[in-house]
Amino acid sequence: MAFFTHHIKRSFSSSAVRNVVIKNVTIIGGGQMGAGIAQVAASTGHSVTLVDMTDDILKKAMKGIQSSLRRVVKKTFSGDPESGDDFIQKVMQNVSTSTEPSAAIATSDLILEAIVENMKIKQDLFGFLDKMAPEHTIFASNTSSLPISDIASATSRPDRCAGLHFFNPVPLMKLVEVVATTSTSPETSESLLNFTKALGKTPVCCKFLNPCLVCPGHPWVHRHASKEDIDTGMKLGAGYPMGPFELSDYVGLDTIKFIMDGWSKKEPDNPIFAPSQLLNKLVAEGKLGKKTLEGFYKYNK
Ligand SMILES: CC(=O)CC(=O)SCCNC(=O)CCNC(=O)[C@H](O)C(C)(C)COP(=O)(O)OP(=O)(O)OC[C@H]1O[C@@H](n2cnc3c(N)ncnc32)[C@H](O)[C@@H]1OP(=O)(O)O
Ligand SMILES: NC(=O)C1=CN([C@@H]2O[C@H](COP(=O)(O)OP(=O)(O)OC[C@H]3O[C@@H](n4cnc5c(N)ncnc54)[C@H](O)[C@@H]3O)[C@@H](O)[C@H]2O)C=CC1
Repeated sequence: MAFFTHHIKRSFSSSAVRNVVIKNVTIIGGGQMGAGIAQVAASTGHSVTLVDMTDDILKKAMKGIQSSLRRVVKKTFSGDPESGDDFIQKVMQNVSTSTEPSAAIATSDLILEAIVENMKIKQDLFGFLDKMAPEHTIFASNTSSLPISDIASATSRPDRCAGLHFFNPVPLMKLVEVVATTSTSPETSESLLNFTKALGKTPVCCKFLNPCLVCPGHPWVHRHASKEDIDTGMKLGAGYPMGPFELSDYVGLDTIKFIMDGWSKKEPDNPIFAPSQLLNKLVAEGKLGKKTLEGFYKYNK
């Protein structure tokens, strides 16, 4: 990506920084999570720059934000469609996009990454951004499963790094996990808690991310029932809004595989994290769930 080669060198001390009121936000990664977070931040009056590798990806992200906003205003402005349209227009004006984010980074209070679930790529990104961002800028990761302290170790500002874990779909899910490491300063945690509340979300503080998904592609799961019956059972019998197969397709099977592989590496003897041949096969075939219109299930456009 172009901006990786475009270093602006600055040297900053890593002295403690006081509370940051987060107004300007750069979100790296305009996939389903990055676009959702951008939408919510822009809807609550923040100035957002959404960054990804190509203009085409960013165009798709903006289209997704607009159609999600339409679904939101149908409820919040029901009976007053004109005000709904005004709201959408204002929100869209709060979001700009870029494949070359140096300028946005230079004025960011918060940089939040929502890129691929891969430690090396996230570390490279944070190491790169660390050289460009102002001293007060907080770095946050939306990682589902990777240790924040390892990602933060690529920077000179571990006190200003934390996890900010949103749930999918971001516009609807109320919960955000604010993940502090042993190096995260109380000021950073507080700034992120305040930011999360300003988004209209409910934050919970945690030291580690909660493993929230167990792969449903396991042979032992299939031995007991079909995927359709398991999904129906979990919805009607356990009150889940989606069954585990539907939810995995919704999250993205590539992301689920990244998470599972990470846990399996950490706990190789734990049978829950043993590799799933079915999951691996689907990912190898490019069947990544809803986003590719096929995963455990098939979807219409
Ligand atoms: C992997 C990780 O690290 C962490 C994670 O995120 S794990 C995943 C966590 N997420 C979940 O568990 C989601 C579970 N699923 C659900 O809550 C629900 O199925 C769902 C909200 C996604 C969809 O609800 P549904 O009733 O099945 O479908 P649907 O009728 O399409 O949507 C319900 C409403 O939400 C709205 N909606 C759905 N997605 C939306 C979006 N992206 N933006 C705006 N509105 C949306 C719809 O417009 C619809 O509104 P109305 O009630 O006015 O019609
Ligand atoms: N999908 C989900 O339900 C959830 C995912 N997450 C986490 O959020 C992160 C993103 O997940 P998704 O949005 O689902 O992924 P996604 O695949 O939809 O989007 C990722 C985006 O990042 C871009 N990208 C990759 N490397 C990049 C780089 N170096 N610089 C700029 N952009 C880059 C890709 O082009 C893509 O558009 C992952 O860490 C994932 O674990 C967290 C909560 C829920």
